[in-house]
Amino acid sequence: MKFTDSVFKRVEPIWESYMKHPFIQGLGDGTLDEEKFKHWLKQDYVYLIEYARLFSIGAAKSTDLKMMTTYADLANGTLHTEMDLHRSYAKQFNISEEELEQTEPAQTTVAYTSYMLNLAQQGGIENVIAAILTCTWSYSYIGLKLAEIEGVKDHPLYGEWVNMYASEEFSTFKEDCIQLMDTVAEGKTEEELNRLEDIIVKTSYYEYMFWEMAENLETWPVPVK
Ligand SMILES: Cc1ncc(C[n+]2csc(CCO)c2C)c(N)n1
Repeated sequence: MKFTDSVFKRVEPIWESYMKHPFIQGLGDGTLDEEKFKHWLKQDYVYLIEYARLFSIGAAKSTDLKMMTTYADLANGTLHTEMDLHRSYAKQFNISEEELEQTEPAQTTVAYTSYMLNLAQQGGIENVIAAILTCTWSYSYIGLKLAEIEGVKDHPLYGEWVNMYASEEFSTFKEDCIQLMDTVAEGKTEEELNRLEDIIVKTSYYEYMFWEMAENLETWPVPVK
């Protein structure tokens, strides 16, 4: 069995819980509060900046040219395709690009990105791909499941979101990441594979917490000037 197949079995209950989460349910039935969506949008924008950095670390730590090209393409895809979606939504909400970029990261955003960046900086390429995998794969999982709901893609606000994450382009990103993971998992000891699996479980929990952060409009506990 491929490493990612056995990992999927382990994280599936966490990923199923995303589909029951009020934020995702709201995206699916079109009732999601716009303020919650805007909060996700701004937090996700700053999250994606760090994410592009992760792909770039992946490119720097790559062990062959093909691998380096894939990471560089994924960094490019994040900075353009995915962040363009965010910039286009921001425009609809009259949020400027500067405001988007200057978003103060909430505690969950800081915790999640710091966790991934710390792992990526510490180890070899296997740490980088293990940290990245859940994000790309779980959004594709959510997008494809939401796309099964009739009429979802026609929603005036959230249709574009579903279209993007259910698109072929994003399925290709996901497949590339799964392949990168399985390639580096080959020949690793069981202990090492358990350690990598734990990273994928933890990032799956962080993804849940990110939806919670958006749903609850989370910021830091005591406001200061
Ligand atoms: C919290 C959070 N997790 C995952 C993604 C999705 N995502 C991040 S990078 C990438 C691949 C190429 O851009 C994808 C699909 C997101 N936007 N926000």
